[in-house]
Amino acid sequence: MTGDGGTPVLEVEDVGLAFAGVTAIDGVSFDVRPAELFAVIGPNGAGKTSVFNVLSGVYRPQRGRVRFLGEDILSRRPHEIAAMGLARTFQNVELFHNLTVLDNLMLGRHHHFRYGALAALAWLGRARRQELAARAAVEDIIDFLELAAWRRHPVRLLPYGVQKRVELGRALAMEPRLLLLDEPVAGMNLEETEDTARYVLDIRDELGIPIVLVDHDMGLVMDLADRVLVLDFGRRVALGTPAEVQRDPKVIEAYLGGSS
Ligand SMILES: Nc1ncnc2c1ncn2[C@@H]1O[C@H](COP(=O)(O)OP(=O)(O)OP(=O)(O)O)[C@@H](O)[C@H]1O
Repeated sequence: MTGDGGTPVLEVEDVGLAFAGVTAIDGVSFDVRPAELFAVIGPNGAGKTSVFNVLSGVYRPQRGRVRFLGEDILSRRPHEIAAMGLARTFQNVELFHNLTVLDNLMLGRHHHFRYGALAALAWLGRARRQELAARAAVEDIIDFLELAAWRRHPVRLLPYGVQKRVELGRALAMEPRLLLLDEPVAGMNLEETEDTARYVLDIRDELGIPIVLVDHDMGLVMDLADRVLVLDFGRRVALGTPAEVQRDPKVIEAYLGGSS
């Protein structure tokens, strides 16, 4: 069991977010501990993506506080939060599809995505000359995620499951202090799902990186997570170990009565 003690990496306190009268998050609190695999689940529209967008600085909530490594991040822009060590993957693959696996991971070491593809490519030219150390770190990630066979291949030619793994690698290349995974197995077949689950556990256990994973699939989350936050209609329905959450009548009600 990991994530038992220590100062929380992430502290979320009474966060509230609404869009033109629609409540997306309604007074949600939780924390994430060192080397913990923390899952956020809930039926469709429960507020999971909104929580992610608050954590990564895309949405600014009207109420509450979020601290990452002890620092308030609510007033920070997304790229500043990323630079502090909070890396995320997306529900859809977001990579430079014409670049190789290696180049996508090299780009992950820097936070130039906000400038667009041209600036990123210019940076890549400089990186080739200047950053041999970056290259060594990226090669380690390629080994860790078993991507060696594809390292020189353009991402667009890779199977979907491998593309998702490259995206994971790009997030790791940022040397994150916390990793946010948005539906990491969405659209995957069984084999790809099992592979991904194994890599996610390895990231926690071997690299010691805490993870917040969002998904609506109870099965996967219950197998992987140390603790689970269940949301419904933007509210916290339950928070606890998978076993605690699974037998909570409020959770069963949210799933059976929900739209999922
Ligand atoms: N940008 C937005 N503008 C308006 N309403 C939004 C916006 N983002 C989310 N919402 C609303 O907030 C609520 C929570 O949505 P959110 O996408 O966070 O849920 P979710 O749990 O991620 O759902 P899903 O599993 O379907 O992705 C919903 O009612 C949604 O319509």
